[in-house]
Amino acid sequence: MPAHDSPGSSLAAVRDARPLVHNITNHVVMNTTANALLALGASPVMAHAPDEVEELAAMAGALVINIGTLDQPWIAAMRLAALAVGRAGRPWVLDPVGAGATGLRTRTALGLLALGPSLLRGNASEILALAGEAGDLPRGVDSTVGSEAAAEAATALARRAGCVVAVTGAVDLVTDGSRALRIANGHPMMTRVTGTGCTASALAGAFLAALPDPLAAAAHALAMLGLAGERAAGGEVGPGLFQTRLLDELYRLGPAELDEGARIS
Ligand SMILES: Nc1ncnc2c1ncn2[C@@H]1O[C@H](COP(=O)(O)OP(=O)(O)O)[C@@H](O)[C@H]1O
Ligand SMILES: Cc1ncsc1CCOP(=O)(O)O
Ligand SMILES: [Mg+2]
Repeated sequence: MPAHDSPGSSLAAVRDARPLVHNITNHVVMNTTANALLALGASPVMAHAPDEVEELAAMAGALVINIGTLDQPWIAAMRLAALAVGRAGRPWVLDPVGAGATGLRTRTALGLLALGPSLLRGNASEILALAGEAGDLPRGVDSTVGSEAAAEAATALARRAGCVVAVTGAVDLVTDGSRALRIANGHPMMTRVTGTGCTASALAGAFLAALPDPLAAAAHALAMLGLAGERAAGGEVGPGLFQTRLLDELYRLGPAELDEGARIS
């Protein structure tokens, strides 16, 4: 795979590859996530039956595991899928929804993290909880602190887990433990509809499937979603319309506009 050093060229690579992205995700966002991947130009499949996840994980360009609505059969399926995608040498993303809020979520996320995802993407409270920091626990699935509060924890966790860690918020932070990128795209309206974090993780899966560098892939996916959010929130818009317009902007945004609008430092 060639290197893609601009977000626009990464977006073009994703659309060229139209990667199959296997999602084991939560009941709340399944439809939203599938539509976001389709709007971007990727091909989603949602599947969590333990009997089929290994087959799917082995054929997909990337796997996204999201622990938003957990129970024991799903946890078993998540572990099987993570191991299968690892054997196939493909990238996978872990979204630790609500880690820190309950013991089940924290234990499950830490167990999956030990299986070696390419990217861990969460909000600041989730990343702090997984790094073992006390305090600032999530309110359910929402962060109680800004992303900068988890910057040191993210770096330490990236080193310890050997993966890229992305902390989202008003400014997103992406680190592999030595390099760090900040993405200043986005809009507060993104916190007023459910599933934007889950969408961030799923889009990152599509970018990881098409690109060789997980740090750049994650940063470019987050710039894409953030810029789409800014454009979707333009004018008088409430959460209902925003959700629909976000899909339209993920579809409309082209490589040149992404290069122009991305604020990555
Ligand atoms: N206050 C904000 N201003 C602008 N963008 C935001 C803000 N909060 C979150 N975002 C964006 O919303 C998306 C989801 O992030 P976040 O809300 O942190 O995830 P989660 O839904 O998992 O808690 C990311 O693209 C992030 O950049
Ligand atoms: C509200 C909720 N409850 C369990 S999963 C979920 C969706 C969380 O989505 P996001 O992390 O993208 O806000
Ligand atoms: Mg989330």
